[in-house]
Amino acid sequence: MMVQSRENVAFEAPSSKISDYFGSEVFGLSKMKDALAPSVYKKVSEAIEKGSKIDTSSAEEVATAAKAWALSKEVTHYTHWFQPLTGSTAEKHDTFFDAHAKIERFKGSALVQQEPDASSFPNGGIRTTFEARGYTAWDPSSPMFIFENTLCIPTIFVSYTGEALDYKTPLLKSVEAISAAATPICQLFDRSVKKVNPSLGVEQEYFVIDKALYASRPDLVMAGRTVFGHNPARGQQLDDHYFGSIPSRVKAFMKHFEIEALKLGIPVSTRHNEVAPGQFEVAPVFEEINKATDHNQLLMDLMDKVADQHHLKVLFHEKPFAGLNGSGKHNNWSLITDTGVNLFQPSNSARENLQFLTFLIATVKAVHDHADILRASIASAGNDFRLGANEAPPAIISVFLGSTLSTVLDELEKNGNIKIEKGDNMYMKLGISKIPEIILDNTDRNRTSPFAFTGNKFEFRAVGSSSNVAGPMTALNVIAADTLRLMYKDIQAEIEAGKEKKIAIVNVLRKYIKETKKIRFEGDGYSEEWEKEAKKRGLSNLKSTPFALDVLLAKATSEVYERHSVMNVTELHARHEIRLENYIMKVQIESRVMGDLALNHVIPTAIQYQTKLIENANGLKSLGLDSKAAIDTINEISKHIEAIKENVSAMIDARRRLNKEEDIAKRAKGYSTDVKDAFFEKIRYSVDKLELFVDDEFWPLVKYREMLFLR
Ligand SMILES: NC(=O)CC[C@H](N)C(=O)O
Repeated sequence: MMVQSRENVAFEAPSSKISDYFGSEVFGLSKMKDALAPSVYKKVSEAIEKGSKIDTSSAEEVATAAKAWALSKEVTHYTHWFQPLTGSTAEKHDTFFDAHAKIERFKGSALVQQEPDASSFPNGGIRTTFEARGYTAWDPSSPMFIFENTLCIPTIFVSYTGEALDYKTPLLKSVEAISAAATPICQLFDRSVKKVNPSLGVEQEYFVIDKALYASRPDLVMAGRTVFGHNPARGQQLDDHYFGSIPSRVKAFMKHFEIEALKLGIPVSTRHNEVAPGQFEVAPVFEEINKATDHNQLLMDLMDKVADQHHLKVLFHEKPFAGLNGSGKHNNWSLITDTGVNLFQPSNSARENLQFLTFLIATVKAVHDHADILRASIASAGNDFRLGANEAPPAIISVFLGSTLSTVLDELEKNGNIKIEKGDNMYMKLGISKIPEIILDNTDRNRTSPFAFTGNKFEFRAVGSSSNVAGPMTALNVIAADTLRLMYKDIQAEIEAGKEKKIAIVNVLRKYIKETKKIRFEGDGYSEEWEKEAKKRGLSNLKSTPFALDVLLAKATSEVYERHSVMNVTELHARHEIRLENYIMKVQIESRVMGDLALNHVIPTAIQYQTKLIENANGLKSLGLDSKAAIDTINEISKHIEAIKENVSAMIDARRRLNKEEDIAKRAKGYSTDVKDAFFEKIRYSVDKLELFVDDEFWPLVKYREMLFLR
């Protein structure tokens, strides 16, 4: 086959040493330092660090310097680069060239603010037609970069009345919120802490298939996943792909996009095969959460473009192939003080370990108290297919701590009553001094958990591979902030009641450990027993997006977001609506693709083949031979054709009925239960059966085995 004989595409690294070109396409602090007057640089770098505003004249200087740098690299255009609620990034390019003055220009005002014609971005009813303007505003905390010959300026995107229309605005606010809530607690241990920054490293999973094969599957093109396709004889049963040797075309592609990523300052560091054939992973080292988020969005875009040069297509969908492992984005999240302490890093100092436990237990409590907010943050039509299927975390939110830490928590709970006398070593008595210094090696990994402690950070594994991580990370930051604030109050109350500080902290930790037990789970998250057990514990198991999103409308939810000025009710409701709309659209598209493929491709092919069989049966009969086998197959085929016709027609009726439903939440739920649940599996079952009956030469769709095994 032509596809199998494709040559690797040649490309060259700028140097064999990454340090020679890392960040070469980024206008970061070091380039600013070279280009700006020292006084201006000082102002700008301070503003970046503090997240404060940059004054007009400094912005002017930065714009001039950025322009000079960009022109020196043969760049002609600039764009505000932002993350609207479509899920991808948006840009509108303007030239530096001023046709009247006949010179290249870049004003500070153009750097700082723009008004893209925003009326076609999703806004969930926030922007009415008479006030359809939105504007983008420079976010200096994420550096400018050159991508495809354009100077890209990371910005936020807000409505004229100030509501967020993007992913970044709430994320930045949540970063402020968690710092504000975590700092006072840090100060109980170390007065010099002034700020706490969340950090993030995103492991990105994806599939790669040949571009031509991709183009031949209308379902992949339209819906991002295959709606039909029988499992290949060899799937992932052999476990031979995971960490195996990377197919050479894919390796060439990986090396290529990694070079481009490194030039953009994206610190990619790991590549390997994933569980399913055709599935892979790329992971960078951690960065500040804001940068890591931008970098992940940029990386996806970049991968898509580089893949094209290699005649490949990257699939970021959470479940492109039924019956095989899905793809996630594992979000490694941590909190780091401005004094350089990772708050999730156990140490050999007992005092620091108390601080470590304080933040660890606060996170457990945050997940316990707000599991539904976290669940909602990862809900999408694509992720619904992945969660709980073929080695992906279930839709039930729980926390995995590992046996070492579980024992520590159990002991702390148990020993808490021990009387601590003056002169006692409290840490010893409570068993805290025993936390092994390097817990990293002691933490058993649990791939089945949606939210796992992994030695010095938490890994939020339930996030879907195509999602913008800003959504889940905002949710995580805000629920953690809320719990930390509550925790500080609880500790203060103990102190006011006369308890010594350390004892006050321990008392609160013990209370939280007791309260949050049901969210902790160390077992197999894939198992049926866990579903049953979770139900007994009263944990939610929301399998479908429109149901999982209900919590965004709850008063308790908006109170959390408002308490920390991350989003107001209007913004939350808008997001609820946008995500429901998106869900409906996705299921509708899939349902249509399914109907079209089944009626226009599959059934005609099946009939064509069946006609051959009929000829064959007649031939056999005329020779006086046994035609039973042929007739049986003819009957089987008829049965499946009938079933497909019936189900497709009933599915179309269900869509028609639901499209009249005015209440968007009801419509979305209907699409989930009455369209997706009611028909997708049934139709697929018959089509996949037909795939087995019909002569391979006739079958209209490229098969799984042809797509998944690249050389
Ligand atoms: N090896 C793994 O970690 C598999 C994870 C799985 N791909 C997921 O969906 O999250």
